Amino acid sequence: MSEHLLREVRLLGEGTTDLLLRDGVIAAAGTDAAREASAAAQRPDTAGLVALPGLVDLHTHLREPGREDAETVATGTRAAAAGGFTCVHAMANTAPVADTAGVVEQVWRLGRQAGWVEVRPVGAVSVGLAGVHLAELGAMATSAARVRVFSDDGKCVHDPVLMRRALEYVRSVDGVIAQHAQEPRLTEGAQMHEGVVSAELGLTGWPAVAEESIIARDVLLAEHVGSRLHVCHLSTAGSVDIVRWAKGRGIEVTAEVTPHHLLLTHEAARSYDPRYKVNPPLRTAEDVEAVRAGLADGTIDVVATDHAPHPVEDKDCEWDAGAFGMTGLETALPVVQQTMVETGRMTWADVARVLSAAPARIGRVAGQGRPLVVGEPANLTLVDPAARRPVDPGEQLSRSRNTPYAGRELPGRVMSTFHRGGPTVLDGAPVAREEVTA
Ligand SMILES: NC(=O)N[C@@H](CC(=O)O)C(=O)O
Repeated sequence: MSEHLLREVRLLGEGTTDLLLRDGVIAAAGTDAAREASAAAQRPDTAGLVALPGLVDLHTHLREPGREDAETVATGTRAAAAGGFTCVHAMANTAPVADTAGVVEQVWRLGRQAGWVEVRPVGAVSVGLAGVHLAELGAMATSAARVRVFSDDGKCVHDPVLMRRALEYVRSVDGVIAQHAQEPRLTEGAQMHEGVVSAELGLTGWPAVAEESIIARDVLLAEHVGSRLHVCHLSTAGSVDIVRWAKGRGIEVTAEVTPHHLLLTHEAARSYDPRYKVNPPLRTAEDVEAVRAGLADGTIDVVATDHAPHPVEDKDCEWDAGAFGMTGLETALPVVQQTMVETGRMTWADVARVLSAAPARIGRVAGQGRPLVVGEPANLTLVDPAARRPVDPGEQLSRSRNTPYAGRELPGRVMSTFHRGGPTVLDGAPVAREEVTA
């Protein structure tokens, strides 16, 4: 088993300490760490790096099975490790759809074989994401993949009766329904946020009310049946208000925001560059302000990447023909540092909460999102917050290159990631899998 002594790391950006990782756990901390380290312990240069619990993504599209040209479990999870993640939830909109125990077990096994991060498959709510019949939620929950998060993401569970039944059903497995809130009739043919920019560009708009009306309905349904609801990629000021109201009422609702909705606005569409085309769409500056405030005050629980890789032919085209979605695993932490830490709205401890502890709790992932103390599993990431560099899509490890940040300078760099005590990234470079499993 590997042994690593991490000298002078800043725990959550605060005081400096040493950590000894051995046999997959944090074996010692403080002055004990160096004393207990054996001569064989590796000693990477970690002085001054911020230590965070390994990041946990609630919303990743790994595309396998079915769209291995865009991403595979192996390439997507290697990109995740490079971004500081030790666990990702793999969305169900694959081909075939992850709506059976067989498919979720396949994805889970591919994740284990790849060895970069823990892969937790998300199960579809409805058969084939068609929104008509409930998928085999119980069989997915009791399979080897132990599914706890169910979502038709990419499609909204629009039928209120199906949504009610799904909410009722997941109570018995301590699961959660993660809703992609998009009223389908209000967004037919939509290409971008409905507002002044869509009017000027002549593109069909996706109005904020299409998201807000579904969230309003679903928090009331969750209250009615006494179940857990999670709101995917919340993007509007009105959505923040509804979730705040629901939490105040004691409804068991949690919500996520993506890095791109924390940073970018619908003004980006003026370029007609489909790299900025995403679902839900980039919104207004007022919405960006509201989601930042909602994340800072705890209304929004989680930052989730919605990493949505697409091959070049689906993005290198006219806006109307472009696919919705952008990559995000390798830039999530830098965007959160820029928008929330450097603006003084959040501390590194808050970052650990929204990118690790809260998503692990919502997904019921044991051994992830834990405080970095002796005896806990050694899932952690080390960040150099002083680094600044432009995003180079050619350097990214995802199989797809559809990042909206190409050429943009972002702060912070993941220097090392440890998954179950083994390094997946060391000194800024991925560690070959044979070394990980050695
Ligand atoms: N977020 C996106 O823009 N795209 C997602 C699915 C979706 O949520 O529409 C995808 O799978 O590509």
